[in-house]
Formats: sequence, C-alpha cells, structure tokens
Amino acid sequence: MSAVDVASSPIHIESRFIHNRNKSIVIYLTVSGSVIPMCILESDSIASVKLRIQTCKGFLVKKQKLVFEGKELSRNNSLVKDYGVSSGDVLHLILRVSNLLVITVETAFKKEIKFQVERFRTVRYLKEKISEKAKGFPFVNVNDQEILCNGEKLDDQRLIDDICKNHNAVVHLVVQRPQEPQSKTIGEGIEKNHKKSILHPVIINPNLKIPPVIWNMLNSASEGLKKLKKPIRSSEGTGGAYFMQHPSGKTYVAIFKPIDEEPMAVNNPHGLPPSTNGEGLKRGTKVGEGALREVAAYILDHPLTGPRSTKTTIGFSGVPPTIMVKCLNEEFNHPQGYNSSEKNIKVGSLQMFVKNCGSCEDMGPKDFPINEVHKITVFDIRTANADRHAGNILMNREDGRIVLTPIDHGYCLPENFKDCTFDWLYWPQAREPYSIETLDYIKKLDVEEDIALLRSYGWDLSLECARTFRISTMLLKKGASKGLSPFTIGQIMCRETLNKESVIEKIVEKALLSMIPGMSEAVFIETVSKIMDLELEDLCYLLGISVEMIDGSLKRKGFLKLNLVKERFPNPTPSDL
Ligand SMILES: Nc1ncnc2c1ncn2[C@@H]1O[C@H](COP(=O)(O)OP(=O)(O)OP(=O)(O)O)[C@@H](O)[C@H]1O
Repeated sequence: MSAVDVASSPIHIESRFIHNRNKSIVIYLTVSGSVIPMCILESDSIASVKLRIQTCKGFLVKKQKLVFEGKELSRNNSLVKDYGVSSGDVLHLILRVSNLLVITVETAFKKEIKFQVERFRTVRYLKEKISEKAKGFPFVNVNDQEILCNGEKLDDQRLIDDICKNHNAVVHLVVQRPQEPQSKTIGEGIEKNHKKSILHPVIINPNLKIPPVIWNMLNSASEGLKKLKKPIRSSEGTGGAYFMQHPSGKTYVAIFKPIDEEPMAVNNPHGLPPSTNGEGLKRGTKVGEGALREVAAYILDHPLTGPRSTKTTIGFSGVPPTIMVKCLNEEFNHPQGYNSSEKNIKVGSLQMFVKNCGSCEDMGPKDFPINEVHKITVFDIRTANADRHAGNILMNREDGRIVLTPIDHGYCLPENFKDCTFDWLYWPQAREPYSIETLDYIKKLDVEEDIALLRSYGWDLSLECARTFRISTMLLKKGASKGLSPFTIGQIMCRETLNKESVIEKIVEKALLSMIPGMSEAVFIETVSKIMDLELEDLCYLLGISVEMIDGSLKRKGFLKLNLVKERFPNPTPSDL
C-alpha cells in the first residue's frame, strides 16, 4: 500500500462514535497531499489515534509522526485535547517509510537469495549485488541476468521502490547465454552530460583545521556528484535528508540536510506548512538552525581523552563527523524550479554515513551493551536533546557486539527544557550506575570551554541556549557525582506528562523568581546551582542513596524509602539504588 492509496478511502466512522456523539470530534489528516477525515474522541490518547490509523490503514504506529500547528505530537500517552486539538483541526501525518526493502531472488533451481536493497536503487544495482554474492555461479555476469517479477521482465533502470510498493518482494532470476557486452546504461560513468554540482565546506574560522576524516568525506561526496551519482532523498525523516553517493555508486558516504528543507522550513519536501512564528518542530528551537545543531553535536562530542585533535575522529558518544557545507544539485527540493545559478545553492549539514543494520526502533533494547546506552545518555542529558527517539539511534554489529550511533541532533541545545524526551529512559541499561570511566569523562566536561569552542566555530549561543546548556551540564555532573543513574537524572529533565513541568523546569523557575533586576547570568547560574544541590540532596535522601569510593569506584549504599520515593518518582526500582 502506498501513501497515495491511503488517501483514497476515508477512515471509517465506527459505531462507538455514533453512540458517543458529544465527545467525538472530526479531525482531518493530511498525508502525501491528500486529506482524510477521521472521527476520534477528545479523550483519545495520541497512541490510540495512531493505533486507529494503523488498524484502518496499515501504517505501523512507530512509523507515524503526527504534527499539529507546527509541533510534533510526540508524547504517546498524552491526550489529543492536551495538545489543544479540537473539532475541524488539521493534523499532518508523516510516514517514516523504511529505506530498506528485502528482495528475495529465486533462481531456476529454486535457490533463494535474500538482499536488503534501498528502495531508490535500480534493478541494475540488484543485478550487481547478485553478481557479487554469486561468484562462481553461472549468473555471475550482470549482462547475462534477466529479472522477472510477476512474469514481467524488469528494465535495468526500474526502481526497486516501483516493484515493491512498500512490501518486500520476490523476483525471479533467469540467466541468458553470455552475450556481447552491452553499451553502458544511461548515466553510468558517463561524464559528458555532467551538470554543474558544487560541494564546499562553509569555513567561518580559517584558523580551525578540518580533520582528515571530514576532508575524505567531502572529497568522496564531491567526486560522487561529479560522476553523476545523484543525491538520493531518504524516505525516512521529517526534513529533507539526502544520501550522498560514493563515486562508485555502490555505497553512501554522507547525509546532507539542507536548512531550507528542515521541518517547517519553506522548502520542506514532506509538505509540512512553514512555521508561522519561526519556532521549530520542538519547543525552544528555531527553524533553520537544525544544521548548526547537527554540527555543534559533533564538535561537542569530545573523545574520552578530552577535546578532539585532528587525529581522533569519533567522540565519546559516537556522533558521526559532521560539517556545514554549501551544495548545489538538481536533486534537492526546488519547488520554484531549478537552474545551476548561485541562488539554488543550499546550505546544510553534511554528516558521515554510518553503516548500520537499522535503528533501535527495529529491536528491543535488551541486548544493547550498557556502555553503548550510557554514552548516548551522557550526550542527551548534557545537550538537553529534544529528539531522542529510538529511530535516531543507528545500530550495527561489529565482531558480534552491538554498536549504537546517535544521529539527528537538529533539536539539541534548545532554549528550554519543555520538549526534552529520551526513549532510553525506559531501557534497563539506564537504571545502571555510570562506570568509573564515564564518571571521569563527565567530571572533565567544562561547559564554559564548550560554549567558547562553539563560538570559535561561528556559533555564538543565544543567552537562552547557553543557559540550558549550562544547567543541563551542571545537572549531569552533580547527578553523576552523587551516584544517580541516567534514568534518575533523565527523569529530572523530562516531563512526566505534556503539561506537567519537569523537576529541572521547576528549579529554573525558582531561580528566576529569586532574580533581582540587574543580576548577572553568572549569579543566576549560581542560584540554580544552589537550588539544584538542595533538590538533589532531598532526592538522594528519598532514594536512600549515599555514595562513597570503594576500590576506586563509586559504590552506593543505603536504603529505600519506597513510599516517599513513589510520591516524587513514580517508577523507582531496586536497581535504582
Ligand atoms: N549518519 C547517518 N548514517 C546513516 N544513515 C543516516 C545518518 N543520518 C541519517 N541517516 C538516515 O537518514 C534518515 C533520515 O535522517 P534523520 O532521521 O536524521 O532525518 P530527520 O528528517 O531529521 O528525521 P526525524 O523525523 O527523525 O527528525 C534516518 O532515518 C537514517 O536512516
């Protein structure tokens, strides 16, 4: 079923609404440019609305994103009315369709070979994969292969997406007698039709050296464009995100996210209406600043040894190398038409492509190594990340071990804590205490140096963003040194429900109330620090935590005052201690 199919039939009005007329409302879902009326109850939760869309239309709940008046309805347990949705309102449904499809190739001898292929690849590409996999078999030569689907011979240029229509597909392979090599397919390695493409780093401070790993990425992506390997738009995500190809066309080297295609920006390719007040999809962020935040995430992700030298590429939390670039290419979204003039050059973040076998959304968290989860919790708490859902953590297996890579940092370092959400909060690893190595790393973090570092790269954080950054780093440091788990620190930071302020918000509010006109930011932060100390002391008392060093590592001792804890923190477990 394609997104277009969805739009052709309205969602059925069930009998529960007919008997419940006064509580039901009609909303309109827009998806892929079409509008679907939908009857829901005001008291429905976001989860139940998504479930109904899944039941009626088959789109998995976890693949749906609902947006209302420029804000994502991201809290599944909140009610529709909590978000202010009322009768006649329009909700935008964005489907996070997977880029990968499974193609089963059946040979004449009933041998089956399975391939994971991106939906925007061609049949020719599939044939090349078959050749690689089937070395030594008669169908090794790409030009000897014929691929059939439902009895129809598939042209080399046909897109995999076209064959699959959102489902995995079975195709049949027929091997022809070897023939004379055919002429090259259009666009393959032919440079004479080369259209103008540009890819340059945006350099604000010429004194800062671009690390070799980033130069390599830039060179490969640029060569790929010269060889007419088009940027390919990802079918996942709410903004325009493009896979930049290696010159061979066989692998990706980077992801480019132009600022004018961010969610709510003018050229967003998913049809999200532009923001009316400049605020981004998450509260406390601005449209058009996503790329800055992506780059900042990499800059701030220091390696274990301290600030990055040009030799160290990956930081403690594993944020992939990212840089701001200018890029010109016809494949990007140009609703006003395209020519290769300067005005069509796009600015955005270019991030290294990381090999993966899916995201954390595709499997339960049980097998994730504790350190892999903890490294991400450190980054998210420190930067008050407002978009850490499991789909934004890529997963890979290296030597049998699961490695996690955090991506999509366009909503880190917000101006406030309102939309902080961490999916890992409910993973068992988050309840484990930090290791001594992680505690050491946290201890060495210096937020003033970090703010200065960002300034040297050209991003002078606004007072509000710097304030959030200072307070979240402070909370991470104080919480970790008291032996609190990422779960407990995360709970202080995240709202329990949409409209109930988090503990950290209350701390900030208290400090604001005690502000005297003319008070400096430093004094304000000092006030926050004092209030936070009292709160954390209370919390440790309630949790019965006291910490001491035993054999070089932090050990917690104490007792659990369960009834007291429950009042404050609804879901404590003994592993919290
Ligand atoms: N560094 C990377 N390496 C490999 N794949 C990536 C990388 N960054 C992004 N992707 C892929 O591109 C897709 C879109 O990217 P991303 O989620 O960052 O976009 P977005 O529009 O900001 O999404 P969201 O709706 O989650 O905010 C992801 O689902 C992921 O599959």
